[in-house]
Amino acid sequence: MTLKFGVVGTGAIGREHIDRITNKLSGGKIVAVTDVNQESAKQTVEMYQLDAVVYPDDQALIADENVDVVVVTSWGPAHEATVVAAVEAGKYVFCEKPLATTAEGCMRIVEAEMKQGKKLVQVGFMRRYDNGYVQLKQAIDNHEIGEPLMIRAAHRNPTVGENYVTEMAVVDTLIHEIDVLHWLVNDDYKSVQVVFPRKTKYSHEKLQDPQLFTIETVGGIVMSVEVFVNCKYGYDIQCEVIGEDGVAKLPEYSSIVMRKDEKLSTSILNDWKYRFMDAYNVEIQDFIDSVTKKGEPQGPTSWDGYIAAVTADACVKAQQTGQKEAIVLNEKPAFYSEKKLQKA
Ligand SMILES: NC(=O)C1=CN([C@@H]2O[C@H](COP(=O)(O)OP(=O)(O)OC[C@H]3O[C@@H](n4cnc5c(N)ncnc54)[C@H](O)[C@@H]3O)[C@@H](O)[C@H]2O)C=CC1
Ligand SMILES: O=C1[C@@H](O)[C@H](O)[C@@H](O)[C@H](O)[C@H]1O
Repeated sequence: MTLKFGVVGTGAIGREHIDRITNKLSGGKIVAVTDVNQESAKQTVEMYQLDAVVYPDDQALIADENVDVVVVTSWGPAHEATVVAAVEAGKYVFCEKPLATTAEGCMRIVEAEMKQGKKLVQVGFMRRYDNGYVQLKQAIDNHEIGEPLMIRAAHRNPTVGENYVTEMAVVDTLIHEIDVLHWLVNDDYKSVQVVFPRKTKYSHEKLQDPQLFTIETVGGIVMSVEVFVNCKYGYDIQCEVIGEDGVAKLPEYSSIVMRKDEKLSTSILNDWKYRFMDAYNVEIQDFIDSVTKKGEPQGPTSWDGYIAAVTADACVKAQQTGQKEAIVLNEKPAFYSEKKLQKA
Protein backbone atom coordinates (compact mmCIF):
# COMPACT_ATOMS: atom_id res chain seq x y z
CA MET A 1 0.00 0.00 0.00
CA THR A 2 1.24 3.49 -0.84
CA LEU A 3 0.35 6.30 1.55
CA LYS A 4 -0.68 9.44 -0.31
CA PHE A 5 0.61 12.71 1.13
CA GLY A 6 -0.61 16.29 0.76
CA VAL A 7 1.89 18.94 1.90
CA VAL A 8 0.85 22.32 3.35
CA GLY A 9 3.85 24.67 3.17
CA THR A 10 6.55 24.16 0.55
CA GLY A 11 9.33 26.14 2.26
CA ALA A 12 12.63 24.79 3.60
CA ILE A 13 11.54 21.75 5.58
CA GLY A 14 8.43 21.13 3.44
CA ARG A 15 10.71 20.59 0.44
CA GLU A 16 13.12 18.48 2.50
CA HIS A 17 10.26 16.16 3.49
CA ILE A 18 8.92 16.06 -0.08
CA ASP A 19 12.38 15.09 -1.31
CA ARG A 20 12.78 12.31 1.26
CA ILE A 21 9.27 10.87 0.72
CA THR A 22 9.77 10.97 -3.07
CA ASN A 23 13.41 9.95 -3.43
CA LYS A 24 14.71 8.34 -0.25
CA LEU A 25 11.96 6.51 1.62
CA SER A 26 9.51 3.80 0.62
CA GLY A 27 5.73 3.52 0.85
CA GLY A 28 4.78 7.18 0.35
CA LYS A 29 3.91 9.46 -2.57
CA ILE A 30 3.22 13.20 -2.77
CA VAL A 31 -0.14 13.73 -4.49
CA ALA A 32 -0.98 17.31 -3.47
CA VAL A 33 0.75 20.49 -2.32
CA THR A 34 -0.25 24.00 -1.31
CA ASP A 35 1.42 27.15 -0.08
CA VAL A 36 0.19 30.71 0.52
CA ASN A 37 2.94 31.47 -1.95
CA GLN A 38 1.43 29.59 -4.90
CA GLU A 39 4.60 30.11 -6.96
CA SER A 40 6.55 28.18 -4.34
CA ALA A 41 4.06 25.30 -4.54
CA LYS A 42 4.25 25.21 -8.35
CA GLN A 43 8.05 25.41 -8.34
CA THR A 44 8.19 22.53 -5.88
CA VAL A 45 6.10 20.33 -8.16
CA GLU A 46 8.46 21.12 -11.04
CA MET A 47 11.63 20.81 -8.99
CA TYR A 48 10.82 17.29 -7.75
CA GLN A 49 8.85 16.31 -10.90
CA LEU A 50 5.82 15.43 -8.80
CA ASP A 51 2.57 14.05 -10.12
CA ALA A 52 0.70 16.29 -7.66
CA VAL A 53 -2.20 18.75 -7.67
CA VAL A 54 -1.42 22.32 -6.56
CA TYR A 55 -4.29 23.49 -4.33
CA PRO A 56 -5.13 27.14 -3.53
CA ASP A 57 -5.23 26.46 0.24
CA ASP A 58 -5.08 23.83 2.99
CA GLN A 59 -8.87 23.34 3.16
CA ALA A 60 -9.06 22.37 -0.53
CA LEU A 61 -6.11 20.00 -0.09
CA ILE A 62 -7.69 18.35 2.95
CA ALA A 63 -10.95 17.87 1.01
CA ASP A 64 -9.13 15.83 -1.68
CA GLU A 65 -10.22 12.21 -1.11
CA ASN A 66 -6.97 11.00 -2.62
CA VAL A 67 -4.99 12.52 0.30
CA ASP A 68 -4.42 10.07 3.21
CA VAL A 69 -1.91 12.17 5.17
CA VAL A 70 -1.57 15.93 5.60
CA VAL A 71 2.00 17.11 6.21
CA VAL A 72 1.97 20.47 7.99
CA THR A 73 5.14 22.45 7.25
CA SER A 74 3.70 25.96 7.17
CA TRP A 75 4.60 28.67 9.73
CA GLY A 76 3.85 27.82 13.35
CA PRO A 77 0.81 30.12 13.82
CA ALA A 78 -0.95 28.41 10.86
CA HIS A 79 -0.50 24.84 12.17
CA GLU A 80 -3.50 24.57 14.51
CA ALA A 81 -6.21 25.41 11.95
CA THR A 82 -4.80 22.95 9.39
CA VAL A 83 -4.31 20.14 11.92
CA VAL A 84 -7.82 20.49 13.40
CA ALA A 85 -9.43 20.53 9.94
CA ALA A 86 -7.40 17.50 8.81
CA VAL A 87 -8.20 15.52 11.97
CA GLU A 88 -11.90 16.38 11.68
CA ALA A 89 -11.77 15.05 8.12
CA GLY A 90 -10.31 11.79 9.52
CA LYS A 91 -6.89 12.29 7.86
CA TYR A 92 -3.55 11.32 9.33
CA VAL A 93 -1.30 14.29 10.11
CA PHE A 94 2.45 14.73 10.31
CA CYS A 95 2.91 18.21 11.81
CA GLU A 96 6.25 19.96 12.21
CA LYS A 97 6.87 21.64 15.55
CA PRO A 98 5.12 23.50 17.07
CA LEU A 99 1.88 21.52 17.03
CA ALA A 100 0.18 24.83 17.87
CA THR A 101 1.58 28.05 19.28
CA THR A 102 -0.54 27.91 22.47
CA ALA A 103 -1.34 25.20 25.00
CA GLU A 104 -5.06 25.88 24.42
CA GLY A 105 -4.54 25.32 20.69
CA CYS A 106 -2.81 21.98 21.39
CA MET A 107 -5.71 20.96 23.66
CA ARG A 108 -8.16 21.70 20.84
CA ILE A 109 -6.18 19.30 18.65
CA VAL A 110 -6.07 16.70 21.44
CA GLU A 111 -9.86 16.94 21.82
CA ALA A 112 -10.49 16.71 18.06
CA GLU A 113 -8.24 13.64 17.87
CA MET A 114 -9.87 11.90 20.84
CA LYS A 115 -13.25 12.49 19.19
CA GLN A 116 -12.03 10.49 16.18
CA GLY A 117 -11.29 7.59 18.55
CA LYS A 118 -7.77 6.85 17.26
CA LYS A 119 -4.37 8.46 17.03
CA LEU A 120 -3.99 10.37 13.80
CA VAL A 121 -1.30 12.96 14.59
CA GLN A 122 2.49 12.77 14.90
CA VAL A 123 4.56 15.85 15.82
CA GLY A 124 7.94 16.36 14.12
CA PHE A 125 10.15 15.99 17.19
CA MET A 126 12.78 14.11 15.20
CA ARG A 127 15.41 13.91 17.93
CA ARG A 128 13.63 10.88 19.37
CA TYR A 129 14.75 9.13 16.17
CA ASP A 130 18.39 10.32 16.30
CA ASN A 131 20.73 7.40 16.84
CA GLY A 132 22.71 9.24 19.54
CA TYR A 133 19.62 10.14 21.59
CA VAL A 134 18.26 6.61 21.15
CA GLN A 135 21.52 5.18 22.58
CA LEU A 136 21.43 7.69 25.43
CA LYS A 137 17.86 6.69 26.28
CA GLN A 138 18.75 2.99 26.19
CA ALA A 139 21.63 3.61 28.62
CA ILE A 140 19.27 5.44 30.99
CA ASP A 141 16.41 2.95 30.65
CA ASN A 142 18.84 0.04 31.26
CA HIS A 143 20.04 1.77 34.46
CA GLU A 144 23.61 1.85 33.13
CA ILE A 145 24.28 5.20 34.83
CA GLY A 146 21.89 4.69 37.75
CA GLU A 147 19.29 7.35 38.53
CA PRO A 148 19.81 10.51 36.43
CA LEU A 149 20.58 13.51 38.67
CA MET A 150 21.52 16.31 36.30
CA ILE A 151 21.59 17.10 32.59
CA ARG A 152 23.87 19.59 30.85
CA ALA A 153 22.68 20.43 27.36
CA ALA A 154 23.43 23.03 24.69
CA HIS A 155 21.68 24.01 21.45
CA ARG A 156 23.92 26.21 19.35
CA ASN A 157 23.22 27.62 15.91
CA PRO A 158 25.89 29.53 13.95
CA THR A 159 23.67 32.55 13.29
CA VAL A 160 20.04 33.69 13.00
CA GLY A 161 18.24 36.45 11.09
CA GLU A 162 16.94 39.80 12.40
CA ASN A 163 13.41 38.36 12.68
CA TYR A 164 14.56 35.91 15.36
CA VAL A 165 13.77 37.55 18.71
CA THR A 166 14.32 36.55 22.37
CA GLU A 167 11.10 34.49 22.68
CA MET A 168 12.08 32.39 19.63
CA ALA A 169 14.97 30.92 21.57
CA VAL A 170 12.19 29.02 23.35
CA VAL A 171 9.43 28.45 20.79
CA ASP A 172 11.68 27.75 17.81
CA THR A 173 14.87 26.32 19.31
CA LEU A 174 14.68 25.15 22.97
CA ILE A 175 11.41 23.38 22.03
CA HIS A 176 13.50 20.43 20.78
CA GLU A 177 15.24 20.05 24.17
CA ILE A 178 11.88 20.52 25.91
CA ASP A 179 10.55 17.51 24.02
CA VAL A 180 13.56 15.24 24.11
CA LEU A 181 14.77 15.73 27.70
CA HIS A 182 11.62 14.62 29.57
CA TRP A 183 11.35 11.69 27.15
CA LEU A 184 14.99 10.73 27.86
CA VAL A 185 14.54 10.54 31.62
CA ASN A 186 10.84 9.50 31.80
CA ASP A 187 9.97 12.40 34.09
CA ASP A 188 7.70 15.47 34.08
CA TYR A 189 8.80 19.08 34.30
CA LYS A 190 8.13 21.09 37.45
CA SER A 191 9.68 24.55 37.03
CA VAL A 192 11.99 26.72 34.96
CA GLN A 193 14.18 29.74 35.53
CA VAL A 194 16.17 31.70 32.94
CA VAL A 195 19.28 33.83 33.22
CA PHE A 196 20.76 35.99 30.51
CA PRO A 197 24.56 35.98 30.47
CA ARG A 198 26.50 38.82 28.85
CA LYS A 199 25.11 39.30 25.34
CA THR A 200 27.25 38.36 22.35
CA LYS A 201 28.23 41.24 20.07
CA TYR A 202 26.86 39.18 17.14
CA SER A 203 23.26 39.46 18.40
CA HIS A 204 20.84 42.31 17.68
CA GLU A 205 18.65 44.66 19.71
CA LYS A 206 15.62 42.34 20.02
CA LEU A 207 17.53 39.15 20.81
CA GLN A 208 19.06 38.19 24.15
CA ASP A 209 21.75 35.68 23.18
CA PRO A 210 22.90 33.38 24.78
CA GLN A 211 20.28 32.24 27.32
CA LEU A 212 20.60 29.70 30.12
CA PHE A 213 17.54 27.71 31.26
CA THR A 214 17.44 25.75 34.51
CA ILE A 215 14.61 23.23 34.36
CA GLU A 216 13.65 21.02 37.32
CA THR A 217 11.64 17.83 37.06
CA VAL A 218 9.08 16.41 39.46
CA GLY A 219 11.62 13.66 40.26
CA GLY A 220 14.27 16.26 41.22
CA ILE A 221 16.53 16.17 38.15
CA VAL A 222 18.07 19.58 37.39
CA MET A 223 18.70 20.38 33.73
CA SER A 224 20.88 23.22 32.62
CA VAL A 225 20.18 24.05 28.97
CA GLU A 226 22.05 26.68 27.00
CA VAL A 227 20.57 28.21 23.86
CA PHE A 228 23.16 30.18 21.87
CA VAL A 229 22.04 30.98 18.35
CA ASN A 230 24.91 33.20 17.18
CA CYS A 231 27.74 30.95 18.30
CA LYS A 232 29.45 31.46 14.91
CA TYR A 233 31.44 28.24 14.77
CA GLY A 234 28.72 25.78 13.65
CA TYR A 235 25.54 23.87 14.53
CA ASP A 236 26.26 22.05 17.75
CA ILE A 237 23.93 19.94 19.89
CA GLN A 238 25.27 18.73 23.23
CA CYS A 239 23.65 16.59 25.91
CA GLU A 240 25.29 14.99 28.94
CA VAL A 241 23.32 13.02 31.53
CA ILE A 242 24.95 12.74 34.94
CA GLY A 243 23.71 9.74 36.90
CA GLU A 244 24.40 8.13 40.28
CA ASP A 245 26.64 5.47 38.72
CA GLY A 246 28.10 7.23 35.69
CA VAL A 247 27.80 9.83 32.98
CA ALA A 248 26.40 9.30 29.47
CA LYS A 249 26.97 11.79 26.68
CA LEU A 250 25.44 12.30 23.22
CA PRO A 251 28.05 11.20 20.67
CA GLU A 252 29.66 13.87 18.51
CA TYR A 253 28.63 13.91 14.87
CA SER A 254 31.07 11.53 13.23
CA SER A 255 33.56 12.95 10.75
CA ILE A 256 37.00 11.93 9.55
CA VAL A 257 39.94 12.90 11.71
CA MET A 258 42.42 14.98 9.75
CA ARG A 259 46.15 15.36 10.45
CA LYS A 260 47.31 18.40 8.56
CA ASP A 261 49.41 21.56 9.03
CA GLU A 262 50.51 20.45 12.51
CA LYS A 263 46.87 20.06 13.56
CA LEU A 264 44.59 17.15 14.44
CA SER A 265 41.02 18.12 13.48
CA THR A 266 37.45 16.94 12.83
CA SER A 267 34.62 18.96 11.25
CA ILE A 268 31.53 20.46 12.84
CA LEU A 269 28.32 20.77 10.80
CA ASN A 270 26.67 24.13 10.23
CA ASP A 271 22.97 23.29 9.75
CA TRP A 272 20.19 21.28 11.43
CA LYS A 273 19.33 19.83 8.01
CA TYR A 274 22.58 17.85 7.92
CA ARG A 275 22.91 17.13 11.64
CA PHE A 276 19.50 15.44 11.82
CA MET A 277 19.25 14.16 8.22
CA ASP A 278 19.19 10.49 9.28
CA ALA A 279 16.76 11.19 12.13
CA TYR A 280 14.27 12.88 9.75
CA ASN A 281 14.52 9.89 7.39
CA VAL A 282 13.97 7.34 10.16
CA GLU A 283 11.16 9.46 11.65
CA ILE A 284 9.12 9.71 8.46
CA GLN A 285 9.78 6.10 7.41
CA ASP A 286 8.54 5.04 10.86
CA PHE A 287 5.44 7.24 10.38
CA ILE A 288 4.72 5.61 6.99
CA ASP A 289 5.31 2.09 8.30
CA SER A 290 3.27 2.43 11.49
CA VAL A 291 0.30 4.07 9.74
CA THR A 292 0.40 1.49 6.96
CA LYS A 293 0.90 -1.58 9.14
CA LYS A 294 -0.68 -0.66 12.47
CA GLY A 295 -3.26 1.95 11.44
CA GLU A 296 -1.81 4.70 13.67
CA PRO A 297 1.44 6.64 14.06
CA GLN A 298 3.65 5.64 17.01
CA GLY A 299 5.91 8.71 17.32
CA PRO A 300 5.47 11.88 19.41
CA THR A 301 1.74 12.51 19.92
CA SER A 302 -0.53 15.53 20.15
CA TRP A 303 -0.14 15.16 23.91
CA ASP A 304 3.64 15.57 23.50
CA GLY A 305 2.87 18.69 21.47
CA TYR A 306 0.74 19.92 24.39
CA ILE A 307 3.51 19.21 26.95
CA ALA A 308 5.94 21.18 24.79
CA ALA A 309 3.53 24.12 24.49
CA VAL A 310 2.84 24.34 28.26
CA THR A 311 6.56 24.13 29.01
CA ALA A 312 7.41 26.70 26.36
CA ASP A 313 4.80 29.10 27.84
CA ALA A 314 6.47 28.78 31.27
CA CYS A 315 9.92 29.33 29.73
CA VAL A 316 8.75 32.49 27.94
CA LYS A 317 7.17 33.74 31.18
CA ALA A 318 10.44 33.02 32.98
CA GLN A 319 12.32 35.04 30.33
CA GLN A 320 10.06 37.97 31.16
CA THR A 321 9.94 37.72 34.96
CA GLY A 322 13.42 36.42 35.76
CA GLN A 323 11.66 34.27 38.39
CA LYS A 324 11.25 30.53 38.77
CA GLU A 325 8.00 29.65 36.97
CA ALA A 326 5.89 26.55 37.55
CA ILE A 327 5.15 24.09 34.73
CA VAL A 328 1.68 22.65 35.30
CA LEU A 329 0.09 20.13 32.95
CA ASN A 330 -3.51 18.95 32.68
CA GLU A 331 -4.00 15.31 33.61
CA LYS A 332 -2.92 13.01 30.80
CA PRO A 333 -5.92 11.34 29.11
CA ALA A 334 -5.81 7.51 29.09
CA PHE A 335 -6.08 7.80 25.29
CA TYR A 336 -2.40 8.86 25.21
CA SER A 337 -1.02 6.29 27.65
CA GLU A 338 1.48 3.90 26.12
CA LYS A 339 0.01 0.49 25.41
CA LYS A 340 1.58 -2.02 27.76
CA LEU A 341 2.72 -5.32 26.24
CA GLN A 342 0.43 -8.14 27.32
CA LYS A 343 2.16 -10.82 29.36
CA ALA A 344 2.04 -14.25 27.70
N1 LIG B 1 11.98 19.64 13.10
C1 LIG B 1 12.86 20.54 12.74
O1 LIG B 1 14.06 20.40 13.01
C2 LIG B 1 12.46 21.74 11.98
C3 LIG B 1 11.17 22.19 12.04
N2 LIG B 1 10.81 23.32 11.38
C4 LIG B 1 9.42 23.81 11.49
O2 LIG B 1 8.78 23.64 10.23
C5 LIG B 1 7.91 24.72 9.96
C6 LIG B 1 8.32 25.38 8.64
O3 LIG B 1 9.63 25.88 8.77
P1 LIG B 1 10.51 26.28 7.49
O4 LIG B 1 10.29 25.32 6.39
O5 LIG B 1 11.88 26.50 7.99
O6 LIG B 1 9.84 27.69 7.11
P2 LIG B 1 9.74 28.38 5.68
O7 LIG B 1 9.42 29.80 5.93
O8 LIG B 1 10.96 28.05 4.87
O9 LIG B 1 8.50 27.65 4.98
C7 LIG B 1 7.18 27.79 5.44
C8 LIG B 1 6.28 27.80 4.19
O10 LIG B 1 4.92 27.76 4.63
C9 LIG B 1 4.17 28.66 3.82
N3 LIG B 1 2.96 29.00 4.57
C10 LIG B 1 2.85 29.79 5.65
N4 LIG B 1 1.58 29.82 6.10
C11 LIG B 1 0.87 29.00 5.27
C12 LIG B 1 -0.48 28.59 5.23
N5 LIG B 1 -1.39 29.03 6.11
N6 LIG B 1 -0.85 27.72 4.25
C13 LIG B 1 0.04 27.28 3.36
N7 LIG B 1 1.34 27.64 3.35
C14 LIG B 1 1.75 28.48 4.30
C15 LIG B 1 5.11 29.81 3.54
O11 LIG B 1 4.74 30.56 2.40
C16 LIG B 1 6.44 29.08 3.35
O12 LIG B 1 6.66 28.70 2.00
C17 LIG B 1 8.01 25.65 11.17
O13 LIG B 1 6.94 25.39 12.04
C18 LIG B 1 9.34 25.27 11.81
O14 LIG B 1 9.37 25.51 13.20
C19 LIG B 1 11.70 24.00 10.60
C20 LIG B 1 13.00 23.59 10.52
C21 LIG B 1 13.49 22.43 11.22
O1 LIG C 1 13.81 23.31 14.25
C1 LIG C 1 14.80 23.89 13.95
C2 LIG C 1 14.80 25.31 13.52
O2 LIG C 1 13.48 25.74 13.29
C3 LIG C 1 15.42 26.15 14.62
O3 LIG C 1 15.53 27.48 14.19
C4 LIG C 1 16.79 25.63 15.00
O4 LIG C 1 17.27 26.34 16.12
C5 LIG C 1 16.73 24.15 15.33
O5 LIG C 1 18.03 23.70 15.63
C6 LIG C 1 16.15 23.37 14.21
O6 LIG C 1 16.12 22.00 14.51
